[in-house]
Amino acid sequence: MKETRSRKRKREKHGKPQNMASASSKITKSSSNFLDKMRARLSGGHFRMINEKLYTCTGDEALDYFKEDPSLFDMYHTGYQEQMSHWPEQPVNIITQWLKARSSSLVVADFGCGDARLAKNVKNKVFSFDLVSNDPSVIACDMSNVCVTPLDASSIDVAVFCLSLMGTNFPSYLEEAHRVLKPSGWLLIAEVKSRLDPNTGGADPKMFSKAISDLGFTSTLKDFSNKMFVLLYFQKKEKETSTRKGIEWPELKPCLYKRR
Ligand SMILES: C[S@@+](CC[C@H](N)C(=O)[O-])C[C@H]1O[C@@H](n2cnc3c(N)ncnc32)[C@H](O)[C@@H]1O
Repeated sequence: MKETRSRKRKREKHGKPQNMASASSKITKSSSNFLDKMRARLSGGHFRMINEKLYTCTGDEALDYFKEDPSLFDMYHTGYQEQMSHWPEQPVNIITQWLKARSSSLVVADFGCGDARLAKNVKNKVFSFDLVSNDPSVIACDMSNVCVTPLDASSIDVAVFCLSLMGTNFPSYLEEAHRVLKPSGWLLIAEVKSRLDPNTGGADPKMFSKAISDLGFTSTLKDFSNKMFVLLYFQKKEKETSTRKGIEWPELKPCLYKRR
């Protein structure tokens, strides 16, 4: 119901609120807004802390970290999805499209699968690996540990690393991919652009690509067109050429997210 002018004047003269119910509902709303903001800030802070930890430790340290408190994994992924919602395009969708354009008989290993979105969106057989398994389809392991990743040598057609080369020992993840891939099998890497952009303190993408080639791959695609991530695709060489020892891997800097 609309308030008449004279009533409004009277109310204002006596300094009374329009009605107590709506005033208290405004207070409740603004305090719950405040609490929501505080919660979001807190969980954003937790996300950034866990994210930094994952980029500055080895895979087995990260595994222990989540084993001690598996709830940190959900906290990380809630924050990660929030960050991703600001990206115009998600690399996992591009990789999904790549797979959909090929035979669904290709067997895939998704290293650092997160919520296993890739497996959920293609018909292929996908082995999904991550440090914690919140889904029966996800195998919990440190993907650098060849004894734990339950895949035979030369058994996989496509190995995917979508923003998952996080640990300081990331070369060992790629070595594991090399082991499990069939000759001519595909290695698909999506990585945060700033990590491979020398203009922003990132690694030289040529050096990164060269190290992967030295491991026993041929580069087939380098796509720097997206603002947020780069795509680097390779195929495993038919013949074993790598000695692994002399490979010069560049350092990949952590991708630290800013407070929004
Ligand atoms: C940035 S998220 C990306 C998730 C997913 N690939 C996507 O594109 O949505 C990276 C994932 O890699 C996982 N990860 C990092 N290091 C790992 C390791 N050593 N072994 C297994 N998973 C790892 C993290 O737990 C995290 O879920």
